[in-house]
Amino acid sequence: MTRNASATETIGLYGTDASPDEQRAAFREGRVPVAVYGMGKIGLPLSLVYAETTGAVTGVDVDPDRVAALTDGTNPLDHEPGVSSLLPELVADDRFAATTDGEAAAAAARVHVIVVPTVIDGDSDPDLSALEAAVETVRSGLDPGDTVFVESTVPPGTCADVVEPILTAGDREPGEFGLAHAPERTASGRALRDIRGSYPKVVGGVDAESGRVAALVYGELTDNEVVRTSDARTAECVKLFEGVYRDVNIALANELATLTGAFGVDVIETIEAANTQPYCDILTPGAGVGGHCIPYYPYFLLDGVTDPAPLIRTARSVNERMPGFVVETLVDGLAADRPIEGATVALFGVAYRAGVPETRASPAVDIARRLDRLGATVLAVDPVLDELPAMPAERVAIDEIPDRDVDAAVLVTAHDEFRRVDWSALEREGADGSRRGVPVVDGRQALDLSETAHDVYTVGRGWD
Ligand SMILES: NC(=O)C1=CN([C@@H]2O[C@H](COP(=O)(O)OP(=O)(O)OC[C@H]3O[C@@H](n4cnc5c(N)ncnc54)[C@H](O)[C@@H]3O)[C@@H](O)[C@H]2O)C=CC1
Ligand SMILES: CC(=O)N[C@@H]1[C@@H](OP(=O)(O)OP(=O)(O)OC[C@H]2O[C@@H](n3ccc(=O)[nH]c3=O)[C@H](O)[C@@H]2O)O[C@H](C(=O)O)[C@@H](O)[C@@H]1O
Repeated sequence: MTRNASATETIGLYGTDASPDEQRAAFREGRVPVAVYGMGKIGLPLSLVYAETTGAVTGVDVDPDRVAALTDGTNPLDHEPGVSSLLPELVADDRFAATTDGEAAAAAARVHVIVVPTVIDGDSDPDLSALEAAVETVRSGLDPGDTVFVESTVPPGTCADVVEPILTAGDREPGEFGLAHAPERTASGRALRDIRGSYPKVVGGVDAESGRVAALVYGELTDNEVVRTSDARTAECVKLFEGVYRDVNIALANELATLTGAFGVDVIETIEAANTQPYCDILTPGAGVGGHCIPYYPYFLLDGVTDPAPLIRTARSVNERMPGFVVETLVDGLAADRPIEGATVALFGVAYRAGVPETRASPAVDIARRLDRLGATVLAVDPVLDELPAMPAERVAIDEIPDRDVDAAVLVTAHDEFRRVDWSALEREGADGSRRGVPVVDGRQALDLSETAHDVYTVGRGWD
């Protein structure tokens, strides 16, 4: 138990007689110990912000290696700014501790925050098994007056219809404890800054008292305002609307990009100019929409919805088609020279987003599989990943690429490290001694190969 939590008697905030000021003081003084379940890309930074505020946080994870690193004060999230310096300070000050013993942490905590992965299965149905497991752990130590915050993104109705029934399957009754959705709106790479208050925090309780406690607690954590929705279901939909807005908007950009030739314009230049009108905000086309957030949320939102919802479903299929579009473009670019079968293709970037070591739903994996099915050999380069996910590709370091005989290349993720790729080394010598390039598809408008002999197709710009 952290120093603040063990110092004094603890109090629960749900249904308390204490005044709001007394509750805030108790929270800040560590008399409302907090357990955060899930020490991942979002749970760890969130727990550190809780620990800065309360000094009484236990981080729970099922991964013993992760917990050992955290106990040591070592940041397992290399790419999250600020965590490497804040974590050891908070561990040394005994304001934050990590454990695999979720039941002990649940027994000691009065506020329980769940930030475990919520994904989709092979049929695109929500898979809430990690959430359900974490809720069972919370149930083992849930006392009257405790409050549970679900920060994981979830389908509408999850707090009331999935989480509450698990929490009340033991000794507790509804109304004895608080339960609210507090969706996490930050993203990897700017988590600490965003959690401390880049934009308002949305909270919604399964009952009015839960919403009140959520607003009070998050009011202490954020420098920004707290938007309290009328119930948990609304807060669940807020987060999903944000994600679906992004998916639909990117789908529009992607569709416009695939029509570059038909329009006869540079679609990127056109979008940038269109966006100078304040009511136009078209996002950026690319090789695909990855990660375990945006591609999953349309399926969460439409889970159980029998209405057609054609826009949301079409947007998803437009975005899911982009890896196929990239591969077809590459095959066309190669056609004058050689067939794709037997060709060697360098694939730059496997992570779904620059600088983030996450590969779930990454378009790079789909692109590699399509190339493999066409008989190509794929050389995958990704400096931010410790290992490749399951995909038909040979892993190659950036500096090894010039030594490989590459017939074509595709950039899926614009990692900063790719600035040091020596593209001229991928040129070949023609029969007449001239330098000849290879086709390169730039899926992120990140390359300037104008000084090389390569033929470059930029998504949204076409062949150059
Ligand atoms: N990564 C992002 O940019 C954002 C993620 N979210 C949401 O936050 C949630 C978590 O996402 P990430 O932090 O990215 O996931 P992550 O995959 O980085 O980390 C999840 C952690 O939870 C642990 N875990 C799994 N089951 C557990 C259990 N039963 N008890 C305790 N720990 C357990 C895992 O070992 C892992 O360390 C998801 O619902 C996601 O949709 C929301 C906003 C942004
Ligand atoms: C506006 C914003 O930055 N949204 C965040 C988003 O985080 P995420 O890490 O998924 O990043 P993202 O920028 O939406 O990118 C998702 C995918 O979409 C692609 N992408 C993104 C923007 C764009 O204009 N075009 C595009 O093709 C990216 O390359 C990536 O493959 O999703 C998170 C989530 O909803 O969980 C959310 O909390 C974050 O705020």
